[in-house]
Amino acid sequence: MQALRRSMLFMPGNSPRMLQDAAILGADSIILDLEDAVSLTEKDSARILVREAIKTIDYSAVEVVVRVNPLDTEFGAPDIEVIARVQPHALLIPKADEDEIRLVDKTLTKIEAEEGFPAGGIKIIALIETALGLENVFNVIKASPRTVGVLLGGEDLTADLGIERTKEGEEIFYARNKVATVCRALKVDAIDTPFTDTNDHEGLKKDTARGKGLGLTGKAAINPRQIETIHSVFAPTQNELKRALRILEAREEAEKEGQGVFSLDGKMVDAPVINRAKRIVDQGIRLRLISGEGGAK
Ligand SMILES: CC(C)(COP(=O)(O)OP(=O)(O)OC[C@H]1O[C@@H](n2cnc3c(N)ncnc32)[C@H](O)[C@@H]1OP(=O)(O)O)[C@@H](O)C(=O)NCCC(=O)NCCSC(=O)C[C@@](O)(CC(=O)O)C(=O)O
Ligand SMILES: [Mg+2]
Repeated sequence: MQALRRSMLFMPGNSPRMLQDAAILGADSIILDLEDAVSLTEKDSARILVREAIKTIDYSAVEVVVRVNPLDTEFGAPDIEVIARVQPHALLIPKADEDEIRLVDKTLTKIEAEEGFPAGGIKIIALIETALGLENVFNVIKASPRTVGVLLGGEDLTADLGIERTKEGEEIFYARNKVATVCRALKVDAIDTPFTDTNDHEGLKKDTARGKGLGLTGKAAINPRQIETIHSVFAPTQNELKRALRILEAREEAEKEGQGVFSLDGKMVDAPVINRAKRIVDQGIRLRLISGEGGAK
């Protein structure tokens, strides 16, 4: 089954304490960071620490993703060389562009062959955080069949655009829209940028809902206190589930009578409405909010 990525929790790769507890914090994925959260003087030691953590800590409850440094720095290639050999689930590639993703794919293919790992097993998530990367996001994803998702980086993107980042996020409306649409077209996950005020839970809730409303499928977090809020926004509500189940029930009746379109509570129900209801019910089953038989829990 496809990995669930409602929340992806970043943590600095040079923090043994955070790495130790990472599996029990409730995030769907953890991102062990070797890039911006690690200072230049700690890059080499953080790489070793992350390698040892993956080798020795039981992370079986979560997806383990490592954010490596960009390949145009002296740290990028050694990061991939060392980390891929302990088989993380995925690498997160910062400031991703098409050529870089192709090169990462090639390097992973070589390492997997040398280590006897399944070919294509280590996935790629592209961090889209430059104007060029955003405009080219379709080709960035297509550059490797390993790419399972895109993470939008709002801080770096707005810096690249020379504009201010605000809590309301109007300035990244286009970026969220574009990432959500392209990811949906190519059937990969679209992960929203982190909300950086760790004490503003209302703000986080609104920001997460804004992304979800545009079609993003998950959100990055920077603090464990953000995870529950993110999950609550991405879970369908009881009302949404009840309505979706009623639509599917009514559809069965309508089908018996040969009706492709029908009315429920005064609202038209046709194929796209039924498909949306199916998606909500599937999600409810996956999150164990309803049973496989469709009954509300
Ligand atoms: C923000 C803060 C300093 C707050 O510290 P505080 O001390 O106030 O946190 P508290 O809540 O008090 O901690 C309570 C307990 O939870 C533990 N705990 C905290 N955070 C934890 C965590 N993340 N993972 C596991 N454990 C954690 C902590 O150790 C403590 O444990 P204990 O002492 O045992 O009770 C801290 O969270 C933190 O460092 N976050 C990660 C920051 C980071 O990785 N940034 C880089 C990635 S983003 C990025 O790069 C985006 C982008 O790419 C995109 C773009 O472009 O937009 C870019 O470029 O920007
Ligand atoms: Mg960044």
